Amino acid sequence: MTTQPLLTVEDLVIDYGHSRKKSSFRALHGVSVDVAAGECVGLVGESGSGKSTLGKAILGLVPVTSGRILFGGQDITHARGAARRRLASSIQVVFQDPYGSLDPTMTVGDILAEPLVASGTSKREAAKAVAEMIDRVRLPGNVVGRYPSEFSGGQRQRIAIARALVRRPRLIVCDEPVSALDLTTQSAIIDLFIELQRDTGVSYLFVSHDLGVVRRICHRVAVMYRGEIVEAGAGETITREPAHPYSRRLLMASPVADPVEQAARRQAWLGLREPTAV
Ligand SMILES: Nc1ncnc2c1ncn2[C@@H]1O[C@H](COP(=O)(O)OP(=O)(O)OP(=O)(O)O)[C@@H](O)[C@H]1O
Repeated sequence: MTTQPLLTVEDLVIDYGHSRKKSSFRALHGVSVDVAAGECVGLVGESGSGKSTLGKAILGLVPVTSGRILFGGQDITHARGAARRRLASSIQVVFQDPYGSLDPTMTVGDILAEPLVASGTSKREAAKAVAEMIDRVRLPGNVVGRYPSEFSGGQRQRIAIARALVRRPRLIVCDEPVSALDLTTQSAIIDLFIELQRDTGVSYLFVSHDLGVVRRICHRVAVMYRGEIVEAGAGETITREPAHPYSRRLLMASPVADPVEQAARRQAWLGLREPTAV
């Protein structure tokens, strides 16, 4: 891991609606966070805390009111048009909904090859890259000629991850990528994210409302509450011994498989004693 951040978000403010109108709503109140090359940084917080808004701002999907976003040292805060299209090979996204995020009219092979062919790769080279990527996300080779509707949620999320990775990005914004999946499938997809990061060195900004999920995958975690980062630090520390009262509430609300840990958390939640690291 290098010390130079790949992504730097500085004092970011996002208003929805026109800022001069009273009806505008401030979704982010000066958020700062960075992600190093090869690092996974988790963004956790309850619904409405601003996690997706931050992800969308990095992807150029919402206008920035003030603050800066730097990628590889370059200011991309207001990158639009051709400049934004060039960034698509470096910054990709995996969304929560594996059902809505894949074009149902295209075969899996075309879904994966399209961004490569559109950026000038020959069809032959694209087909080779697609086959390699399908193998990497552990799908059988015959998926190329089939349609998204023929696959389960977990398989579709593997296809979405392959589509994000096929252009060899340096950063993937993962917006609740396992929230729609059952626990076993969630676990398998998290394993896949970890393996892909180890093999390719890609960075993740990993949005989740679940501390248990980010504990498994994130090196560092930032906790968001009402449009602000209230606490940030090493994943292990934040997810086991959070300092901010809101982070503690989030930890108590996070389901755990181990009944002993669950009971310890419940006692701590009731104010009987401090949570113990299990
Ligand atoms: N297009 C929009 N116009 C106006 N307000 C919006 C818009 N998108 C989001 N918001 C508001 O901004 C706040 C932050 O929303 P955001 O989706 O970023 O939260 P989140 O933490 O990702 O929530 P969730 O986990 O439910 O996706 C919320 O109060 C939301 O209602």
